[in-house]
Amino acid sequence: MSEAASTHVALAKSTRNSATTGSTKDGALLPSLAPLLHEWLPRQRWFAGKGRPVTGFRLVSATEMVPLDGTAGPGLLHLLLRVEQPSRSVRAADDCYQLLLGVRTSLPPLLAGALVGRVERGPLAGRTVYDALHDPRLADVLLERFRRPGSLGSLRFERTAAIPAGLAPRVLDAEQSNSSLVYGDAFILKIFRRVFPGTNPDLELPLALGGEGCERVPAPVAWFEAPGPEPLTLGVLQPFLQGARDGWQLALAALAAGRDFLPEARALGRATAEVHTALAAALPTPALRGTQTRQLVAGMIERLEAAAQAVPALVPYVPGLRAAFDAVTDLGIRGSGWAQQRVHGDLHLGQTLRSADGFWSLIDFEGEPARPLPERRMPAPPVRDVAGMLRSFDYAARSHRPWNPEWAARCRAAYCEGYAQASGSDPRGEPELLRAHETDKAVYEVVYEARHRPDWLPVPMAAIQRLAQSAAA
Ligand SMILES: Nc1ncnc2c1ncn2[C@@H]1O[C@H](COP(=O)(O)OP(=O)(O)O)[C@@H](O)[C@H]1O
Ligand SMILES: O=P(O)(O)O[C@H]1O[C@H](CO)[C@@H](O[C@H]2O[C@H](CO)[C@@H](O)[C@H](O)[C@H]2O)[C@H](O)[C@H]1O
Repeated sequence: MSEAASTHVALAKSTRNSATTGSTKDGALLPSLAPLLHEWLPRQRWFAGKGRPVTGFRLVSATEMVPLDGTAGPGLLHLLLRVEQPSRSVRAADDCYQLLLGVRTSLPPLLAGALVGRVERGPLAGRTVYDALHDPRLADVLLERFRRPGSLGSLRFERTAAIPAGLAPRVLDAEQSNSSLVYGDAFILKIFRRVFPGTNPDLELPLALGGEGCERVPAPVAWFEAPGPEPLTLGVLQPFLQGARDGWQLALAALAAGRDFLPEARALGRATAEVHTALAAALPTPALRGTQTRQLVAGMIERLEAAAQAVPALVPYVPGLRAAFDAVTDLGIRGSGWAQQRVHGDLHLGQTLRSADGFWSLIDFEGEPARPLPERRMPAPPVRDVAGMLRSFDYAARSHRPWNPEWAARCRAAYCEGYAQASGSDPRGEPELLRAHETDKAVYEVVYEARHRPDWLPVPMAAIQRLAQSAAA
């Protein structure tokens, strides 16, 4: 999306309120909101730039979804905003975030928790701004937009099916990378917070799977985007699986009750294989041969080296871990290659839902949030997802006392059996590729935990020790 007409607001400690004002209405809006956003944004769970100061904002687009002058009740302002921060890498662009802001004269007590702040000057002076998703009236405005698709300002709304009116909205209370609203226990709307140019795989892949008749993934019924040569996917509405429980909770419950999780692991293997089969039918399946194998391995090595810099505890294991990657390069040169296809990209137990009738679904096809979007949309060997789930059984076993490694080993075997039954191909038949992907995933997890949940770091570190030894052996 072009930023030629964007408004820029620089923030510095002493001059936070002395922002440059633009001549347009939009130009005046951002400087008046900037001091509030500067305080509020870094506190949000979904803000990915924690730990780095926010130094400025650039307005990408502003759309008044409900007039802000109060004539139609609470106003609704949609913003796409680039957030300027000192970067970890010279190549990285500033992140673009999606905000939906409610505007009222005063905030009812029920919305107190959604407060962003009171505007001191500019076109909204004296008004209160808050996170609109928490306001049922404004959440209903969003639903109405999906019911009557089309363009509105910089936004375009699409739908594939009729959507009933008046479904009561509630914000999902989950530890999320994005924000979700549940409507009448019938639909769930995921609002992407950090947005990127290019269709989000969390829309692209469920749509493709729906087209193949695969029922393992709730098919999108509506979505909205900022159109352009590379559209920014902003939100997806899909059926809500009422009463479903996620695989992570179910695995922990089984561990706590001293039960195995084998029928579940087998069923999850089958569900994964069905999704892979449908994705391979719907989207390109380029083979992984010589040069591409070298590129795949080079990516793994690059991530390992970056991870070892970020988390020095990894350093002693680097040579052992590299052996797992080198084994893939050797086979790539000598062998006939491997199959590749679009995959989930961040599959773990928390991305699986079991309905009350025992049917397993997979959700959240965004891929690993830390990777650039073009990389997340690239085909990969399907064992990448298998490796993610194998790691997840290990995580579950390790998070329970006493540690029960056999529980995880049995789950891992049952999952691969289920996968083989449904696909005709046992992931354990490609041990080098599987180990390399498991290693790559464990390295990712080390960085993820060091950054987000340092208490959990011993879990992937234990796997790192095991993988480094077995690859070197
Ligand atoms: N179709 C659905 N039906 C029921 N619950 C869902 C559905 N999709 C997502 N959820 C719930 O919402 C949570 C967050 O969804 P997810 O897509 O993983 O969002 P995020 O990318 O923000 O982590 C999931 O853990 C799950 O509990
Ligand atoms: O669900 P997200 O897309 O936000 O995924 C991220 O967070 C996950 C944790 O919530 C993280 O998963 C890791 O911890 C899980 C247990 O909490 C475990 O089941 C996974 O196997 C493990 O990778 C995921 O890596 C991260 O991308």
